[in-house]
Amino acid sequence: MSERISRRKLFGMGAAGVAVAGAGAIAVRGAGGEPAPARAASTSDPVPFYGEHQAGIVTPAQDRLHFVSFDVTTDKKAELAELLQEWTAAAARMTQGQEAGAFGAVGGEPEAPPDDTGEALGLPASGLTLTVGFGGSLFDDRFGLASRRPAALADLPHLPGDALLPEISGGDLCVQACAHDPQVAVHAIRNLARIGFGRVSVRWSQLGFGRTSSTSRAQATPRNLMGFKDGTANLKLEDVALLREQLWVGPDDGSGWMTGGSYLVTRKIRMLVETWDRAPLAEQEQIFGRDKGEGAPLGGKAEFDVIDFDAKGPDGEALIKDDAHVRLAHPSHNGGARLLRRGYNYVDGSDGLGRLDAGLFFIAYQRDPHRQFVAVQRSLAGKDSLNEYIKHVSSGLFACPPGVRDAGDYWGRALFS
Ligand SMILES: C=CC1=C(C)c2cc3[nH]c(cc4nc(cc5[nH]c(cc1n2)c(C)c5CCC(=O)O)C(CCC(=O)O)=C4C)c(C)c3C=C
Ligand SMILES: [Fe+2]
Repeated sequence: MSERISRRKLFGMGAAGVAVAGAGAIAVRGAGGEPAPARAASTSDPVPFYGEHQAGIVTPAQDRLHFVSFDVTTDKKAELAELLQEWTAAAARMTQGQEAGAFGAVGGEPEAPPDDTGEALGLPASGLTLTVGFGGSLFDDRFGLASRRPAALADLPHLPGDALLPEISGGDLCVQACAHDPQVAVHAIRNLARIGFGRVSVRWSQLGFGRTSSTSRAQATPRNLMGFKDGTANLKLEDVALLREQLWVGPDDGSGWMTGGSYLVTRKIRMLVETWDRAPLAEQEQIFGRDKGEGAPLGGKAEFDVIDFDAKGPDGEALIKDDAHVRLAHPSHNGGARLLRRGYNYVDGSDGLGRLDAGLFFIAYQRDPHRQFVAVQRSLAGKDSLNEYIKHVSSGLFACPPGVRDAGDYWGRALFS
């Protein structure tokens, strides 16, 4: 075989195996001596792939998303487990800025299809994370997994206002690809789909630009397409004790194979942006209960001021109304439930009626979606004044297993072995 250039060689990393923590990646320690998730040092650096938890959950939210849901088309459990092993190996490489396979886009036999599609040649790792989840439908009778379905993965109930489209909801498996470069995220998903040919087929996918949450205090809070800062009161990677309580599945939670994992809820929420853009500023601020400039709670001054739900205006009326989004979504209203949100803005063109097909691809991780997401969404669904301007069109619930420990491990090993 002739000597060809590979993405790995372009980066001068040599022919040795996958670099676990790429050059420039830093690992930080959290409070209480517990190792906190490692972070990429810059937007082009790699995020470590191996660890106790999957990367892409508390990892500081990258700017771009390609999310995909797959249906499994094989009915052989061994083939499914094999696919997860192949995906893990490819993910370990791609997240470190390497090509999906050892030969790469141009280093293999001319007669064979390349084991990398090539569009990321010359691009750095760009903070790529790949996070895998298993949908409830994977636990039907095809693979003998029914008895291993966690109670927390019970289907989400129908909620008032849902206008869900089945063809862009659910799925057996999902992969969330986040990166600072959209081409790197798309390349990763495309290669996983290519590797899965004959065993999985894409059910639906979603591109996102512009994160709508911060998952670290080191990040500035971004804005959603309604123009408001979004992610201020999010769970953050520095909240180590809260993460243990609210995010990570514990050993006593009922499904041992999920220990160290987390449950992912996705909702594609269309915004009626043309209607929103005609709403007065004061009304927009009342809807969220925060001001549009600073993101401060109404009655406060700065973004991170504690919300005072009793604050009154000069007329003696509550500044944060009973139907304000932050009042209804607040943990004090929902039995203490919190979420780690890491959603993205999306625009899927326009809808043929001159309206933007735009909104929020909401992503939230949690320890128990029924106690957390469902509780919050039930509060919002009936009363939130934001509902006049949004429509939930797609929904997904996935069990994201713990992290891959080392090169001998793979996504979901504890479930399949
Ligand atoms: C079921 C969970 C939630 C859905 C669905 C949801 C939709 C949604 N949210 C915004 C914009 C904002 N949300 C904000 C705060 C906030 N939202 C949720 C949950 C859901 N939001 C929570 C738990 C919180 C935090 C509440 C708190 O503890 O104070 C904010 C304020 C800034 C912030 O804290 O992030 C904004 C803005 C949109 C546009 C939307 C659907 C399209
Ligand atoms: Fe919200």
